[in-house]
Amino acid sequence: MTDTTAKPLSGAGLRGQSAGETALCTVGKTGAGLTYRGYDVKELADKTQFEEVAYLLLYGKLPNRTELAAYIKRLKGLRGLPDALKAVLEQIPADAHPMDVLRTGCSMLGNLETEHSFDDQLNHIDRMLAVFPSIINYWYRFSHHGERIDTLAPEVDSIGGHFLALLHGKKPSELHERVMNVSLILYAEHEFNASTFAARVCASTLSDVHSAVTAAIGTLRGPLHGGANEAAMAMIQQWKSPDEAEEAILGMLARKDKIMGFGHAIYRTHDPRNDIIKLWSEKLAAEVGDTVLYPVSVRCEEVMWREKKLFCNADFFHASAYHFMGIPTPLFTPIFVCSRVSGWTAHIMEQRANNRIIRPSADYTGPENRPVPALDERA
Ligand SMILES: CC(=O)SCCNC(=O)CCNC(=O)[C@H](O)C(C)(C)COP(=O)(O)OP(=O)(O)OC[C@H]1O[C@@H](n2cnc3c(N)ncnc32)[C@H](O)[C@@H]1OP(=O)(O)O
Ligand SMILES: O=C([O-])CC(=O)C(=O)O
Repeated sequence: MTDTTAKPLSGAGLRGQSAGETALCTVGKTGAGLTYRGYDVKELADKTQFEEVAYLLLYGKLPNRTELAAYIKRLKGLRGLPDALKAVLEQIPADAHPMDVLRTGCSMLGNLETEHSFDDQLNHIDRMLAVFPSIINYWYRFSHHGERIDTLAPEVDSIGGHFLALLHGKKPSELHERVMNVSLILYAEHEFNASTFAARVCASTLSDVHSAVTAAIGTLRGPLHGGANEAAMAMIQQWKSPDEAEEAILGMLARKDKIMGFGHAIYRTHDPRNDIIKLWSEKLAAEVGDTVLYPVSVRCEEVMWREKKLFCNADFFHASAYHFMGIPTPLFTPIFVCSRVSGWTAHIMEQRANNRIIRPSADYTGPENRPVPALDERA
C-alpha cells in the first residue's frame, strides 16, 4: 500500500528516485512508519535490546534466547583494542572531532585486521560493532584525562551500557542503559539514507568492509545528516527559557536559517523515532531536575510546527537525552555510528549478494566542445 502522507519527491539530491532494492527497512510506508525486516521500530524499541536488532539486521532473524546469549558473549569478547590502534589513537589531539577519530580508528582497524575474503565479512562486522565504543572512549579518556582505560574491563553486557561505562568509568544506572539501548535501536537502520548509500557505493566496487564503513562515517558526520544531533544541542543550549527560544527561532526562520534537528528528506509530517526518544528525554529531564532544556526543546518543536509545519527528526530530542546522561556533545554523532554500523554493514552484505557497480549518469551543463587555446592565448 502507498503512504498517502508520503512527501512528494522530486528534483535534486536524487529525491524520489529508487536507487536499488532492499529487504532491510521501510521508511514512511502506511501503518509502519519505520520497519526493520518487517518489524515496527516502536515495538522493537519496546520489547528488544539493541543486540537483538543488530542480529536481526545482520543474520536475518530475531535471535532466540540461546542465540542472543551467545551473540552477546561473542560481542563482549571482541571489545579489546590492538596496541597498534591504541598507539594511533594516542596521537590524535584532544581538539580533533570524535567523528574524525572514529573514521581514522575504523580505517586503522582495516589495516590491522584486513578483510581478505568476503567469507569473513560477518567476523569483521561483529568486531566493528563491539569495538567502536572502545575506540572512541579510549581516545576520549586518553586525550582529555590522560588515562589509558581497559576497554575489556567494564562488566556490562550491552553495547550501550559498555559505551557509558567506558566514558564515565562506572557502571551506568538501569535507566541510562535502557535509554542507550532504545537510542541505538532507533538509530540502527534507515534504508538508503546518505551514509548508507555511501557505504553501498563503496561496497559496489567490491572494496573491503572497512573502506565502506569509513566512507559512511565521513558521510554521517555532516550537520544535514547525523551531525544534526550535535548542532541541535549547540542551538538549544544557548537559550535560558522557552520564550527566549521562541524569539530566537522566529528570528532564525525570518533569516531563512536551517534549524538543526527538524525536517526530513522522506518523512513529511512526522518522524516515528521522535515520539520515542522524546519520552525518554522527558524521563531523564525529571531524573536530573531539568527545568530549562526539555521545556526549551518542546517549545522549539511547537514553534517549528506552528510556523513551518516542520517536525522534529530523530536527532532533536536525542540532543537533550544524551546531555542529561552526561555525554559530551561531540560524542553524540559517534554514538549514532556505534548503532548505524549495524545497518551500514547489513546493506554492504546485501549489496555484495546481488552486486552491480553503482554508477549513475549526470546531465551535462558545461560548455559545448571547443578547441584548447595555446598557453599565451588564454585570458
Ligand atoms: C538522522 C538524520 O539524518 S535526520 C536529518 C538530520 N538533519 C537535520 O536535522 C538538518 C536540518 N534539516 C534539513 O536540512 C533538511 O530538512 C534535510 C536535509 C533533513 C532534508 O532536506 P530536504 O529533503 O531537501 O528538505 P525539504 O525538501 O523537506 O525542504 C523543504 C523546505 O523546507 C525547508 N526546510 C527543511 N528543513 C528545514 C529546517 N530544518 N529548517 C528550516 N527550513 C527547513 C527547506 O529549506 C525547503 O525550503 P525551500 O522550499 O524554501 O527551499
Ligand atoms: O533517512 C535519512 O535521510 C536520514 C535519517 O533519518 C537517517 O539516516 O536515520
